[in-house]
Amino acid sequence: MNILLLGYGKMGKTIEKTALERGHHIAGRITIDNVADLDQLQTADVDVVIEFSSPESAVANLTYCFERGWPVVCGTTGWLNHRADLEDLCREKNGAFFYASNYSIGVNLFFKLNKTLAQFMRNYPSYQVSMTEIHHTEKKDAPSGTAITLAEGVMQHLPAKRRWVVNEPGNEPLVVAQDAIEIESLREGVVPGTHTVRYDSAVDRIEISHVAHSREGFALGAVIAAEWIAGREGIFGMNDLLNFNDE
Ligand SMILES: NC(=O)c1ccc[n+]([C@@H]2O[C@H](COP(=O)([O-])OP(=O)(O)OC[C@H]3O[C@@H](n4cnc5c(N)ncnc54)[C@H](O)[C@@H]3O)[C@@H](O)[C@H]2O)c1
Ligand SMILES: O=C(O)C1=N[C@H](C(=O)O)CCC1
Repeated sequence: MNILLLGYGKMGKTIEKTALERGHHIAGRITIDNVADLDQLQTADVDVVIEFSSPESAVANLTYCFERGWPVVCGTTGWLNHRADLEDLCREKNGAFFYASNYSIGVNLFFKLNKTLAQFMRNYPSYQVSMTEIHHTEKKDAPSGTAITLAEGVMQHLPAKRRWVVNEPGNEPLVVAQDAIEIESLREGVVPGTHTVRYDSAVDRIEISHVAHSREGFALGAVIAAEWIAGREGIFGMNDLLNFNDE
């Protein structure tokens, strides 16, 4: 397949390596410095776009791709307040859009485990749920998209929790209301991504964690999603790719 890398930073470069290993061709590498090159590409030169850029640029990038009729696999986080409008545009253009806050297969298994644990904890209100996410110091958004997906998974199964609150790097501890899930965001060194969900009671703690050792798991999932979306029309996510139900 001819893959256009829209965003060619830490993730774009890791995705390129995985895509080449799997026999794909790179149709272009777009950074903030050569966005104008997009207009030079012929529509037919691109089979699928893999978009990992920045929270500020994702909406314009996705809009551009839908207008060009290019299927898009997007991993950029921190723009989801515009998600409904972009999905409407994709449908209007009969396009194809795949989004995941985290493309790692392991994290998607962890999402399932998180929901199962929340189902168990529903009858044990003496346990207070909270989360910590740790990422490298270059990360622009907090909390991570993955932590938001985890919080949504908890809220789906613990009706007492209706929202999440973020404690951003460097802040004092928060006083967290009973209906809220605290997400502590830490930024340290070059950490690719660590997520922990914990349930604390007065006497003990239950904790589950996912630790990414590198970006390769995210990249592999994104390339597999690009292979999967080819020839499809509609809005998709990892549950479709992995044949997971949404429970
Ligand atoms: N979903 C996942 O599995 C997953 C995994 C890792 C990272 N991410 C997300 O992917 C995004 C990128 O992460 P990264 O670590 O590669 O960041 P990075 O800062 O290393 O790279 C960002 C790239 O986007 C480019 N860019 C910025 N503005 C642009 C624009 N207007 N048009 C085109 N390109 C533009 C930059 O020039 C750079 O090449 C972040 O939002 C991050 O949270 C998602
Ligand atoms: O490095 C990042 O930035 C990551 N972003 C995603 C998120 O916000 O959840 C996935 C993990 C790595």
